[in-house]
Amino acid sequence: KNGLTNKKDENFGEWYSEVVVNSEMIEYYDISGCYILRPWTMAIWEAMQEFFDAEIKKMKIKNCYFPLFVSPGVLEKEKDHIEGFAPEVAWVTKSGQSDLEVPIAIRPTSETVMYPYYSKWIRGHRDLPLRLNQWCNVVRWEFSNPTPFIRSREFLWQEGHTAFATQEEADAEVLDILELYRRIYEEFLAVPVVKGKKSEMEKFAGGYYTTSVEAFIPNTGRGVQGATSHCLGQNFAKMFEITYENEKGEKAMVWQNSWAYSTRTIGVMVMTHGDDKGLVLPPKVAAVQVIVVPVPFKDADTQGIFDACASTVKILSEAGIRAECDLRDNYSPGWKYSHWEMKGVPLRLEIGPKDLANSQTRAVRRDNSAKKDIPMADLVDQVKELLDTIQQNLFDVAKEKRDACVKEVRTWDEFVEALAQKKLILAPWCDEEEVEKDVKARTKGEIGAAKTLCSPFDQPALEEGTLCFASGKPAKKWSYWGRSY
Ligand SMILES: O=C(C[C@H]1NCCC[C@H]1O)Cn1cnc2c(c1=O)CCCC2
Ligand SMILES: [Mg+2]
Repeated sequence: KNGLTNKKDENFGEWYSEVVVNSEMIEYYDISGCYILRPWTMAIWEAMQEFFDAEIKKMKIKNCYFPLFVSPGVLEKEKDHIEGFAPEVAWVTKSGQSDLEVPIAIRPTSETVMYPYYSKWIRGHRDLPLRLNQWCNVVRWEFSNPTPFIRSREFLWQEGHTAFATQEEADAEVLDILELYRRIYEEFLAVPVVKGKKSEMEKFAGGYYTTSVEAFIPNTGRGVQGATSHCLGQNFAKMFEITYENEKGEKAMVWQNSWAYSTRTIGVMVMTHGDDKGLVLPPKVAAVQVIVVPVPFKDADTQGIFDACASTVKILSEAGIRAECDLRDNYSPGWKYSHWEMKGVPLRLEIGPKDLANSQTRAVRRDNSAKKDIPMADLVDQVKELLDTIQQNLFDVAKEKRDACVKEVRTWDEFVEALAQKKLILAPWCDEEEVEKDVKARTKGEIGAAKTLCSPFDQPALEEGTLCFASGKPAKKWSYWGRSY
């Protein structure tokens, strides 16, 4: 397997496509915008799912599964959220040779699938809170350039749909889930994100407010919405008549949330940590954390070396470390090094005659190529420590790179310059939608317009008299702006 033909800092798009294929995460499919998720990807998805599923179960949220198909009546029920998206909805119109009486939509999201049944199930206050989640796929027939993991016509996600008696409970859960999304990115994928609130224009139109974790890709200078946690208010309760009899015997509408993260998370991780040798996996989500490679030398005790590799894997596996050895005799050590580097395995252990004689192994880190001889006597502790160090270092390096892209601006000229420099722009804004639309119009172009990414919960000080960078009106809040995926 030769190296990549594209360099990350030269042609990022081609580099990314090569990495996801050469690392055996993705196989391209004969339908545009659809991708095969190979085991190397599914292991990452499952590692995140194991964490998130356990956390929502602690919150007494239950998993369910609703049908893939949506009858047209309900889909169109939610006017203002569907009209903008209608072109993205895929429809089943035939079975075999015959046309269906009524075409059936494939779920692009499940609010309209689930909420008629929420209305049926929620009668009295004892039925609340109702908190369900489903792990499933959704289909959105998007037309802008498809990108593995980041923008595909079918993707995997979890979608949580909860109903409460009070706004306070809903507000609290929105933030609880958002914190889980921050942990998914920062603790598992080692990707720094910003927590914030979406603008009125960028929020989910059917909702009340939207919070999100926002990532940023320095190479392209684009923000990417990492995951979203919406408060839907009582909008859907009104539409779907999701009411209950409260303690005073009155009919009251429920307060709802919906929240999701998807396989897009994986694409963000690849873009953040990958390098010119290929994928770089954070140990927490790596299918294989340690690869042990034998380095036989002529006929010097080859069997002993192979046995040492196998026993090293056994010892590490018994300690809960995901270790494999590559004993294939038809590939050279050098070939194996670049193969497993391409696949992003965080740590390699080499065992040659000298290592065998000194009962040690040569450890090589994937993140910074640092080498270190580890005595076999201390194998498990030192490998665990190395994996933790790699996990932390990947996050620290990514955070430093992201922070270096942040540019605080106060005037339009500074904004335009920062945008051209692919910065993540932090600017004081009057919070008026017309101004947001105007910024989009004034920055429209081949590579897309600038938009608000989020207004960070962690607001810098807004000195008295600070003016909006775009309108000159009194600024109300700081917001992150930039181009996005
Ligand atoms: O899906 C959501 C809101 C919400 N859905 C459930 C999980 C959380 C959150 O994503 C917004 N949305 C995005 N995209 C589309 C739709 C849509 O409602 C509906 C039609 C097709 C495309
Ligand atoms: Mg969309």
